[in-house]
Amino acid sequence: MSSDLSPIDKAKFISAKRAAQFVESGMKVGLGTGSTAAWLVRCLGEMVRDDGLRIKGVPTSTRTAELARQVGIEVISLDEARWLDLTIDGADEFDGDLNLIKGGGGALLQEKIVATASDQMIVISDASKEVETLGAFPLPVEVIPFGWQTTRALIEETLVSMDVLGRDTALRMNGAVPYVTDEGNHILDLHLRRIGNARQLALVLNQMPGVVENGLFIDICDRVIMGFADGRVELRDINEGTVDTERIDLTEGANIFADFTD
Ligand SMILES: O=C(CO)[C@H](O)[C@H](O)COP(=O)(O)O
Repeated sequence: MSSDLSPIDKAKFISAKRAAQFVESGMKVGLGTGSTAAWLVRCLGEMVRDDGLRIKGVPTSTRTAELARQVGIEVISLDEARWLDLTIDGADEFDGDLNLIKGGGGALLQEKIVATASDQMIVISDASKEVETLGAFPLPVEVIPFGWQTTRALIEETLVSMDVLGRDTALRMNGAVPYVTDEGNHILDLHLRRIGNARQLALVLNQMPGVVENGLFIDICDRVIMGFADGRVELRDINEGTVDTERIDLTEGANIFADFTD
């Protein structure tokens, strides 16, 4: 069954499967958004159904909430949870310090709020997300619809004095209309190519009145679990300074693959 999956989906599944082993009964778990996080939700759903895992999940988007309910995970709001044991989410890029670009799926605001409210954040990914310097992936910035063009002009002006290579910005579209986030905002994608000082850029962007949040996750991620299509998985822990390699049996996903229609 697993041979029907693309190598990239296998790699995503492997990382999600290994990350799910960090989840224990009684935990409140932040559930990320995107195709890799969806594998995690399916893996956790299977553990709830087959192994008696008892968790409360806080989803980071309406999409994830829907999937979590579908697979049998109890869903609660962040306000009900207040504080989480662990958040597991995907990323668009991560660097050697485990700083991230997130928001390719448009859920960066809830993702950052949930990850920040967690004892630990684990990022799950395939190898394509690893970079030396952040910025090849366009940086998503969530902005208030009111005056978004003015906010965009302000951002473009500010980028001139920042340590970045590119300066193009684009309003994210959903067909012919601007993309609207779960919080009713728009997203500007900043094509920066190389972000020299991600920490400073994150602070500067968030000082602008029309900016709600940016997709730079600095010092938030504790561990990256990177999957490979052949079953290898690499675990990097920034606090311990360790890198471990393991192997996951792909046949363990047979039930999940059978249900996979995405
Ligand atoms: O930040 C995100 C959503 O806002 C996603 O985690 C990110 O875009 C990665 O997605 P995928 O796992 O589909 O590659």
